[in-house]
Amino acid sequence: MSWLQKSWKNYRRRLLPWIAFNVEGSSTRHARHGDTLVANQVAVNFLYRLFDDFHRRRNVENDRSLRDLAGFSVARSRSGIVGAGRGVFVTRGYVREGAIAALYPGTVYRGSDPLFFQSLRNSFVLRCIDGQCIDGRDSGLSRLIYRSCSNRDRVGHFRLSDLSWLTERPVNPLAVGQYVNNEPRPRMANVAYQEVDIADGALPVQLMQYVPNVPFSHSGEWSADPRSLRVVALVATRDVECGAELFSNYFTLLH
Ligand SMILES: C[S@@+](CC[C@H](N)C(=O)[O-])C[C@H]1O[C@@H](n2cnc3c(N)ncnc32)[C@H](O)[C@@H]1O
Repeated sequence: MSWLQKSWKNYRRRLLPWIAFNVEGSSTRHARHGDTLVANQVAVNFLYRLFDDFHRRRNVENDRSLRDLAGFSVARSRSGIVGAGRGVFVTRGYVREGAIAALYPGTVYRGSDPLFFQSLRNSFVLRCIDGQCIDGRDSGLSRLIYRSCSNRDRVGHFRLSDLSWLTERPVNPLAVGQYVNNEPRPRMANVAYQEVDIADGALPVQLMQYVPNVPFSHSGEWSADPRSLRVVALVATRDVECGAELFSNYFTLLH
């Protein structure tokens, strides 16, 4: 019985049906228009500059690029929450309020794209308020699907998405946001999820290889510009010092 309770608690922490069925529940907070912590264009410009630096340095010192541009490093390590597995920590410098502290990698499902089987026992499915979902699990069926979609989308010899977040050493050091844990107590969250839409052509093709997201399909129901790609950033809601663990609130729906 206790394992059943434990699995339910784990399951409900993030999985799509919990959000879907409890959307009016008191523990779920809706973001509103104007809630964005950083303007879409500012976020895209930051990613552009960061990815351009990765590219110019030929991926030799991507962590250094992040430190030079944003003043911090982040990495996964055992969470401070007992029994919660791993979390994400600031390992150098500090994250300024309003900075993108991490990205939520994974396959982007829009509208009617099929997600049922991938979502079973999967606590890494993040649902945006417009119904798009990102599956950030780096194992099992989710992993196979991400790899296959990523291998599908290429322009010449350029990939249009990053595969390396599926490993322990992501080329893009920000691509660890799926490991951020839910705040253990109220008001402990120091990052919030924010949708960022990368319009078609906003990043040059040679920089798309650093984007840790790929659309599941190029057809189906679209909620926004059909050519833009949804990325979810974890934006610092206050300054986060070196050594601190990043915490979000899983029950806040994204806008
Ligand atoms: C998206 S994953 C986060 C990464 C996870 N810590 C790991 O190492 O795989 C969500 C899972 O992390 C755990 N978790 C997250 N926040 C938690 C919390 N505040 N207390 C206990 N477990 C938590 C739960 O097992 C949950 O299903």
